This record gives sequence, structure tokens and C-alpha cells, in this order.
Amino acid sequence: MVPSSRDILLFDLDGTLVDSAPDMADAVDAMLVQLGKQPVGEARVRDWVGNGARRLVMRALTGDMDGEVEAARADQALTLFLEAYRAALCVRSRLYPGVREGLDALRGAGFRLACVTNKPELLAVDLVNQLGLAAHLPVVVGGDTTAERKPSAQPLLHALRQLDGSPQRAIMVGDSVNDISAGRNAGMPVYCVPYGYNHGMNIRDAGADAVVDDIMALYRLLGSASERSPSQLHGTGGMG
Ligand SMILES: O=C(O)COP(=O)(O)O
Ligand SMILES: [Mg+2]
Repeated sequence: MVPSSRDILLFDLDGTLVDSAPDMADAVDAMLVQLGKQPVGEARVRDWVGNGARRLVMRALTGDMDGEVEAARADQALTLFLEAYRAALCVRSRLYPGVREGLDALRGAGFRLACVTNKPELLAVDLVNQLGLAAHLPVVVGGDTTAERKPSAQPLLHALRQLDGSPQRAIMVGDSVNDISAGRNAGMPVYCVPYGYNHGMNIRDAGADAVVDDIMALYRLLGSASERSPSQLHGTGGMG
């Protein structure tokens, strides 16, 4: 039985469900080479993912987390990146261990699941399909679906509207401070996995309500909480 208080789970995509950095890094490097620049490689790109494609491209062009370039240059680079990425979206990307089993178990227990990512919506939907998760994640909200992306609450609330849900019934599950802020802004608890992309920082220091080793561990945590008492699972609207 699903806990009556929190029966909706909003999942981040990159770094939480899928290790997509290898394909993103290949597309970033293809873009850089087309612009006559040196490729940067996967390790750098891992630290740069999570704030949307445009920010990723600006980080790659400047080598700086907060780097800015003029709009026309960013537009041109973004077009090249998206072309390369769309053409090879799911070549080396892999689900993290425990994801398919965990989502199966959560679905089987009656949770309703959605994806809220800063990836452009079309790419996110395509990737979810290619990974065979379309049935698990019937709602996919991307970084360009609403006017603002995470850490704004907008995309989370948009997903909840499509599920006829509310923040009181939901938990955000992610891998970065961006997901934690988005969940806070939307008024819901945030559980994090420790293996994703958190800009080189340890997620255990970032203030999540819980850190779960993987999505199967999330299922075990929510399952055992629901057996104890629904109200113990953040049922009173508290944040932790
Ligand atoms: O920054 C991105 O492109 C996507 O990142 P997210 O799936 O972790 O939100
Ligand atoms: Mg992420």
C-alpha cells in the first residue's frame, strides 16, 4: 500500500535516473571542435550538467561555471550542441543500477511517477523512450516546458497539475542542489541520490531531507515508512 500522504514522486533525469554525461560530453566536444576550440572531455562536463543546455554550452565556451557569452554566440553554440546531441542521444548513456527495478517496485506499490528535468523537453521525452521508461514516467516536464526551469517551482507544479496532485502529496527525487531548491520552492520534501552530478559538491552537505543510495533504496525507505504509518512519511507537511 502506498502512503496516503505522499503518493507522487517527481524524478530528476540526468544524474538521478540516467548517467547521460558521456553522450552530453561527446556532443559538447563536437560543438567545440566545430567552433575551432579544444574538446574538454567527460570529467569537466559531469560538473557542468544540471542547469539546462544553454548554461552547459556557456560553461563549455568559457570553462567557467558562471561564464557568460554574448547571446548570438550562445545561440550558435547551442544549436550545434543540440544537433550533435539529438543525433546521438542514447549511445553511451545508461540507467544507474537499481533504477529500473526501483521504478518497477514503486509503480507496483501504487506510486505515481513523473520526470522533471532541465533537459529540453523533446530530448527528455526521446531519452525516456529510448531508455524504455515511457510507461513508468507518463509525464515528462523539461527545462523549456514552463517559463522558468528548476530551481523554480514552476516545472514541479506543472507536473503535479498534470497528475491532478499537489505538493502535499509529492516528493522530489534528485541529485543536485538545484533539485533541493526546486523542491523547497514548491513546498515538498526532497530526497537525493549520492551518485549524480552535483557540481563537484557532496550532496550529503546540501540539506536534502534524505539521501538514498539508489532508487531501490528509495523504494525500501518509502515502503517501510508506509508500513509504519503514513503520517510518518512527511505526512504533516514538514520538510524533514
Ligand atoms: O541540465 C540539464 O540539461 C538536465 O539536468 P537534470 O535532468 O539534472 O535537471
Ligand atoms: Mg540532475
